[in-house]
Amino acid sequence: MITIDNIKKNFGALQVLDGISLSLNRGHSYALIGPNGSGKTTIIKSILGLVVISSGSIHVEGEDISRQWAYREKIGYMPQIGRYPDNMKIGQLFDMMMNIRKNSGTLDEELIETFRLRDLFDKRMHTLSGGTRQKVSAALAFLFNPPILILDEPTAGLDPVSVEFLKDKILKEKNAGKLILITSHIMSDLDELTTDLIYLYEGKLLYSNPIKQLKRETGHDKLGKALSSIIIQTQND
Ligand SMILES: Nc1ncnc2c1ncn2[C@@H]1O[C@H](COP(=O)(O)OP(=O)(O)OP(=O)(O)O)[C@@H](O)[C@H]1O
Repeated sequence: MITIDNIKKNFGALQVLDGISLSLNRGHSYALIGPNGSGKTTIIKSILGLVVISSGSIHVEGEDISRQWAYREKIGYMPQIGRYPDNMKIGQLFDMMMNIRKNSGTLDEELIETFRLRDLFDKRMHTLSGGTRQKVSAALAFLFNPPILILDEPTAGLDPVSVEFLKDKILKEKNAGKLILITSHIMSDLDELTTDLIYLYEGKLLYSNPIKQLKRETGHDKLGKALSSIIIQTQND
């Protein structure tokens, strides 16, 4: 459903992505992991067309995304830090998004309800706490029921109860057959939410396999332990 073929990206002299190829499919949820600066957000932004790749290609549902925009309706994106017009009220933001996306079929307002965002519709974006801003970003990502969800550090900054709500929602959508790509540094969250691991290191793909296979190969039952074991092994190769 998303095919990434040998993509490279450099910012000036800095090679940030160095020949990444991946095939991402529906019904799977992928943990995109790697040290700070390894290129995770750059891959996500390349899929979204927010970063223009230097070479290679990306296809979403068979369509080459270069110079295309319509495909983005198929993707719900929750950014690491959501940036919204400061003076806009939460309610106005949702209205605006619904107006822009008039013909997008059934809305999924479950997170608006679970996070009780309707009670906050009159609050202006610049007055929101970091966690509330995250809830708005999450609710927007799921709102148009997209077949693909890309979530950049989705649980960061959320209170423990909201984290559980969001994790339940992610699992529900995965089980409904959606394609989910998640970056996070919280291994226990990824262990619960994801089926496949993509490990990046300095812009290169070091490991990409089902998590079950990783656990079998390493003999560890926890993702964090299994991952460190594979990293040590790869560094020794
Ligand atoms: N617009 C830009 N201009 C120049 N360099 C950039 C730009 N965007 C990202 N970089 C650099 O690209 C590298 C990869 O950044 P990226 O944000 O993709 O990493 P990441 O794996 O998501 O990191 P983190 O875990 O810290 O979020 C970093 O060295 C970063 O400084």
